[in-house]
Amino acid sequence: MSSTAPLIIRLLASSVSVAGRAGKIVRDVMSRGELGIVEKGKDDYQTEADRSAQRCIISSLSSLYPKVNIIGEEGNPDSEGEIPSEWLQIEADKEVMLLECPSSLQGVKEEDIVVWVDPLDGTSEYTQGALMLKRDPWERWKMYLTHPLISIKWYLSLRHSNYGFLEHVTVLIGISVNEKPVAGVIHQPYFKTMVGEEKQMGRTIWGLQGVGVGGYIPAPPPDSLVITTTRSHSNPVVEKALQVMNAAQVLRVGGAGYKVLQLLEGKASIYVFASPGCKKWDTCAPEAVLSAAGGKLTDILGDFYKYGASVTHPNKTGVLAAVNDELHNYALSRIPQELKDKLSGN
Ligand SMILES: Nc1ncnc2c1ncn2[C@@H]1O[C@H](COP(=O)(O)O)[C@@H](OP(=O)(O)O)[C@H]1O
Ligand SMILES: [Mg+2]
Ligand SMILES: [Mg+2]
Ligand SMILES: [Mg+2]
Repeated sequence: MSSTAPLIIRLLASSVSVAGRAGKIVRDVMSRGELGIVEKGKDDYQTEADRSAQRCIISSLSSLYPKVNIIGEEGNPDSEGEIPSEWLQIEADKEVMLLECPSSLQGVKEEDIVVWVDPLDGTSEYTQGALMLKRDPWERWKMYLTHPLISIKWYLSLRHSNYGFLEHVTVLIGISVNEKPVAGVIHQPYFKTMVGEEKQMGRTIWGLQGVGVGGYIPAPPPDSLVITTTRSHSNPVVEKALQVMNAAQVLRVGGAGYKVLQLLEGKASIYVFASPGCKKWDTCAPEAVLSAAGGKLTDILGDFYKYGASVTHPNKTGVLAAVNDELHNYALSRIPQELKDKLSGN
């Protein structure tokens, strides 16, 4: 790796590369079929893929950037000993290494940076996708019996040929400097592309403040108002905030990363989630990528979150994101004061 490139460029290039490696771990755990689901709290689960992908990301980045503060969703993996050597990713992405660093980020030091890692965003969709991949009905039933996330009603309506939910899964690495997300990576391990005759799995989207975005084809927002929101963490307040938007369509999908991808690719124009459920690792990378593409991500009061090392993890006042300022202003103006007061605890 060229040591002459500015730190932010090197760190983003390493993050692009390690996110791809983590995505392979996510697919490998799924292929082995032993998800090792652990319940962390209500509607809050962790699998072997979340744990292993986080260890890969944090060990790799901290070996290269020892003074950068790295905070991951799944706690501190150092306590779990050495990682397999093939998980250590020290190569940086060659194309990102060629980017020109904006002057405002040239002097950034390791001590100024906090990296927020969500090793697997959309864990609900990942585990439900696992069930769909089981083609043998007896195997599927056995997995269902040990599966804490799925109701019998949902199970009976299952179309096991549907691969869909796995596309919602992303690996998120957000880079913040002086509390602000300035660069981010959204890797999608189950995105399929054909390279000639060959199927290729996974793609990596990146964004850098003052430079732009890469890894996907940007598209303008849909003509009518399409909102994207949670499919697995709704409640009456979340629904109220959707009703007031007067949308032509509401898409219910998993993961903060995937919802922001829908904004970037012109499938939706606003992301609304009036709930304290998302955490800093869910929004740091998506906010960085979206803002580098000209969009905006705030809480439902219209205030930006801060991403310094000492902030509390929950995004208590929800998420409101849009492809541009105009749509963000529109969404903000529709949220009733009563709902804003409810989330901010007034
Ligand atoms: N009520 C809640 N409890 C726990 N986590 C929640 C939550 N609401 C949202 N989240 C987290 O926010 C992310 C996006 O949620 P959603 O898919 O519902 O939009 C998910 O990240 P993870 O899958 O990384 O845990 C999810 O766990
Ligand atoms: Mg989680
Ligand atoms: Mg998440
Ligand atoms: Mg996660």
